Amino acid sequence: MSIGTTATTPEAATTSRPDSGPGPVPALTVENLTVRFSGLVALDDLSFTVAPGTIHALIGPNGAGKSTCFNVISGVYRATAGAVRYADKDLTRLAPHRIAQLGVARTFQNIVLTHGTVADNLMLGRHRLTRAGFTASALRLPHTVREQRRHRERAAEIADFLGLGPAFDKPVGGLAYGDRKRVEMARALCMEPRLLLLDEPVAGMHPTERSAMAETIARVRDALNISILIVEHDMGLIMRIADSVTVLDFGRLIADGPPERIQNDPAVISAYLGTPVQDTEPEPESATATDTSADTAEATVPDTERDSEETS
Ligand SMILES: Nc1ncnc2c1ncn2[C@@H]1O[C@H](COP(=O)(O)OP(=O)(O)OP(=O)(O)O)[C@@H](O)[C@H]1O
Repeated sequence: MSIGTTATTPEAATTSRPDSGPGPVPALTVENLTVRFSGLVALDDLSFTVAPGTIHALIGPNGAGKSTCFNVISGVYRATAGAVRYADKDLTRLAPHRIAQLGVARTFQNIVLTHGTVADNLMLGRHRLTRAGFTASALRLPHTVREQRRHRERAAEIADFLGLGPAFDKPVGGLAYGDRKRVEMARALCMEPRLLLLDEPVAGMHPTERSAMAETIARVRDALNISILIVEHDMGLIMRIADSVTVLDFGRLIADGPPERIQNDPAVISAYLGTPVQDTEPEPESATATDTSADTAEATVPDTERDSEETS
């Protein structure tokens, strides 16, 4: 099915993206970004650009600075120097909620949703698009009821697109691990982003789930024509779906370009990959839907542990 770039009805379209504005998807430009934590330089004069409508991967060994970069882009960390330009704004000067209003949504590395139904979690993503105030909602005035219904319809549409339709009214706690990660992505998509930041979206999934998620991420880019910046250790997946790759080591950029070039770059092989990347498209295998053991797909570079209910 298609989820298009606007909400289901003309009325709903007027409630989408209040600040992020119409028109083309903006580029995201990271300019000479430096982040220091006391004596430690987590990002060192980093520059790269996420072109509109592309999947751009940010990769590198543990501690290279990938999450720090995400945290600066989403306003969680302050930059020591440099800028992040998006939609004519310097994001390093904005609070997280203002960045979200510009159409930037993110998922978190170690989050595993456990509370509420899928619908409840997706409606949280619709929150910033809701116009009705607390009193009108409490009184269930007709226009707020209509607005809630529209948001629920849109959330259901996004759930369907991510293969979560049958689970829409089910508790997330009862879903397989891979589906819970999908709910987290669906929640971010419910914000109607124009830039989606995915922090290790397949960490802890088994090969079949990884493959399905890779396909979903590519479909999201193609159906919504949004930009996606992804941090992921599964190199097979990155090489399959990324349009462009930026490689960090000790906070510094060591390579930037299309995946074919990156996987043969001697500096990247030496710092991170070790050996040229194999495609990890899995053979049909017998893992069950609830098998959540961190797999050892060949080209998966050592990963962080999966935690529950935490963000990094
Ligand atoms: N809030 C913080 N305070 C102090 N040091 C930090 C903080 N956040 C990150 N760091 C340090 O900055 C460096 C980069 O960490 P970061 O988490 O960005 O790396 P990463 O590439 O995302 O690693 P991983 O792949 O393990 O998630 C590390 O040395 C880390 O210990």
